[in-house]
Amino acid sequence: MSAAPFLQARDVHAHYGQSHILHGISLAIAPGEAVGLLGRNGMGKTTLIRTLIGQLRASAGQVQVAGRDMTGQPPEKIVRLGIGYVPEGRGVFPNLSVRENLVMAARAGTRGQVDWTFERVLETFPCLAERLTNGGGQLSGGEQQMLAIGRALMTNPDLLILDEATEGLAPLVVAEIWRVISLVRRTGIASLVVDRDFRKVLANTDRALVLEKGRLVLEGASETLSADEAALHRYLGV
Ligand SMILES: Nc1ncnc2c1ncn2[C@@H]1O[C@H](COP(=O)(O)OP(=O)(O)OP(=O)(O)O)[C@@H](O)[C@H]1O
Repeated sequence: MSAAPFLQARDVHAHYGQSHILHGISLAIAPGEAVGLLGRNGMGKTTLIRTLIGQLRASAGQVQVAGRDMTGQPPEKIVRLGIGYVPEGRGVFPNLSVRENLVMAARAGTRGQVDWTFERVLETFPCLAERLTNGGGQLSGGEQQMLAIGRALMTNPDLLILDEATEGLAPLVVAEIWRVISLVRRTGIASLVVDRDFRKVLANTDRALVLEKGRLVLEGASETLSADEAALHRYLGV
């Protein structure tokens, strides 16, 4: 990897109470790199993301963002360094309108970039433009997901983290979300993508990491992994 990583984890461990969930994870995401995070249910993908952004305190190890040691820092400080996070189960304000949800998220990126404006988000998600005055809670599941991604883009992130962004959505909406993931990738924003549809993840990322029981068991170019039927079968059960 040539560029200094935007995000780096070194030997990260995490616990929920007495349960030891992450067992020494090391990873790096370069600026602009699209990375897939794969693994069967319960293997620790969400826990890893929560630990990277400080929602869960690492019990050991180090997390660096934009060259700074952010281990033990609160999530709001970590995401301010340029991370747009779309959690599993979305994360929109149900009592605020679509417009308010988007506008309140707006800020320039860490390098002063304002590539993602309100107008551009509406161009990207035309369905939101038709619902500006609706409350976030009145939207369909797919629209809420688009709003959540739109909110993350309004922060002009250097890294976009999507945890199960397509879960439970109708096929047309799922296709729409993958279209946006692919578009965001082409704009040079780095991404960390978790999704059940590992074929789509591999098709839309440069590199993928596979978690098993809180350990990284496989890592490689997404293209190479997608042809490795034996590994896919072993780690993803397909
Ligand atoms: N809040 C919590 N308290 C206790 N244990 C938890 C908590 N959240 C998750 N776990 C446990 O931690 C392990 C990893 O869960 P995690 O949600 O990170 O997995 P995942 O790979 O994201 O899977 P999924 O796709 O099912 O969300 C699982 O055994 C899960 O039961």
